[in-house]
Amino acid sequence: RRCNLTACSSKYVLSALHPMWQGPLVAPGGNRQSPIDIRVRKSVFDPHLKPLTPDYDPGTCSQIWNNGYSFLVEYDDTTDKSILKGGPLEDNFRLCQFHFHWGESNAWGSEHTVDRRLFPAELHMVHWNSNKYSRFEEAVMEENGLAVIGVFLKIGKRHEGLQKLVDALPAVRHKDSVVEFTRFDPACLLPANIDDYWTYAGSLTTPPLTEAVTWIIMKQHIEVSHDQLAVFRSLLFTSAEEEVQKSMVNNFRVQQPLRGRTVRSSFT
Ligand SMILES: CCCCCOc1ccc(S(N)(=O)=O)cc1
Ligand SMILES: [Zn+2]
Repeated sequence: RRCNLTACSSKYVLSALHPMWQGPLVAPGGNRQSPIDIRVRKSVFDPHLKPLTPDYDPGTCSQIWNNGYSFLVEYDDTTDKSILKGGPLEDNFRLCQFHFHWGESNAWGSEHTVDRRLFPAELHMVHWNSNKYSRFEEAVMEENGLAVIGVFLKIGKRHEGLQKLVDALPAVRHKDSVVEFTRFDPACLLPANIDDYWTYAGSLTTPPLTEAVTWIIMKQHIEVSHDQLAVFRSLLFTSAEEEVQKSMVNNFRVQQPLRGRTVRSSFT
């Protein structure tokens, strides 16, 4: 899959393999890439980590967009109406979008793993530092620019809150399609317990792969039904014009070296 030039700056040498670019990657420094395998027994309990305090306003939800990589539920981030504070974060971070990564089968699909355990999918809630920067595009290039909450998905009972999103997906089947999507509370996708998490310094898992992310990975997963996840797989990487349609599956990056980083835990 050719990545478009805007996303793949020359700094990052990518070997583009269909459908997901994998392979060797040369990133300047490149010593804090994501995702990683979280070795539970190697994580270090940090008693100074505060509880996470997300405060989201469903009224800031605006649209769903198929960007040819995942589907993004986008939020109006022109004010501090939907924010994330606390946890490992010193500043105020604004929610700008959430998206998922998933596999073609329920056996794999997540980007992070826990002691090598794969999950069928992973939710990423993307926030940018509104104390230090004025826009997401600026924060994406800065060391302390982004905070992403990761939540693992398991196959089980139907997730009632997710269904509104699942019902909207056929409208964004093709790459570059957008549909209005309002009044969705992203907090409904968080697990019951958000006090137990791992946190580490990492990067975006897709181009531009910038090392700007404070990752906050929830210990507790959420459950979605087999049928709900199957609708994710009905999406396409390809636009309506392309002759050959490719199912949007396996849109995850392979794990990256830890390079001596410490993963902290908020729990013992
Ligand atoms: C300047 C435009 C940058 C667009 C890319 O934004 C991203 C890319 C990856 C992630 S992820 N999978 O690491 O959460 C979050 C946001
Ligand atoms: Zn992601």
